[in-house]
Amino acid sequence: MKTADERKKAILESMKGLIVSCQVQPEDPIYTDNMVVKMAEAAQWAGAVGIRANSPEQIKAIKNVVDLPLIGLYKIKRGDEEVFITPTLEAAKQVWEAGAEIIAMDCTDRMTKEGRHAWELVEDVKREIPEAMIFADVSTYDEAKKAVELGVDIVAPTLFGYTEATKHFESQDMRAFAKMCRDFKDDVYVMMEGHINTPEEAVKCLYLGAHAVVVGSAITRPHLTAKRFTDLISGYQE
Ligand SMILES: CC(=O)N[C@H](C=O)[C@@H](O)[C@H](O)[C@H](O)COP(=O)(O)O
Repeated sequence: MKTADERKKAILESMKGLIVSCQVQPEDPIYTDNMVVKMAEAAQWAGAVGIRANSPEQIKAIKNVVDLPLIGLYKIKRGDEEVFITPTLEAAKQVWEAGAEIIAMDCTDRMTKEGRHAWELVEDVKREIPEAMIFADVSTYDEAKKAVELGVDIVAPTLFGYTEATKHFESQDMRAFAKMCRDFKDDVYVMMEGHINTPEEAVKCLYLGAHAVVVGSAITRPHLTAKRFTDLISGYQE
């Protein structure tokens, strides 16, 4: 019989390679009921080692069909609050109950509606759902360091480019990422997530020390891929 820690380690070790983020919102032009399930099936067909998915409903739908470790999150927009990736303990519980092995949450330094730093939720989740693994979505090296100190299982610069301090960037800071890999890889699984658009960029992240690379838009948001083409082509025509 494996201990809980051995079970966690076995799952994390199996997640070496490509993880596909399969998310769709009602306002997306590709939205249909089972779209995320098809995306996840396609990812599994292609050899992905894990899935990242949003909302209890979509997590359950994918888990019924695809047998891969799942990083779950619950995007909840609360007024003008900046923190929206699994912002509360209740949201984390729902992600866990839906079947995700790993709970992704905002681990930035930003303040939540409750007047706490986003990363303060980590301790609550570890205490209330000790069987779950935690995927810390951060935006800077310092936030990654904090997440490691809090004892998360995975850290990734998912929110680089999405916070006030980093909103001017449209691509990852590979130098900061290399430093994260170097300094934290003995204590945590460092993954890359956000703005990875090509297989070559993904391989570069692995070369720098990433355990896995999570890719979303480039694979599962064809409307955004089409837009990258039309933006550039219309710019050229003008
Ligand atoms: C900032 C935010 O809300 N990120 C979300 C997190 O789950 C997703 O919308 C992204 O698609 C995911 O992080 C993968 O990134 P990219 O789509 O760039 O490959």
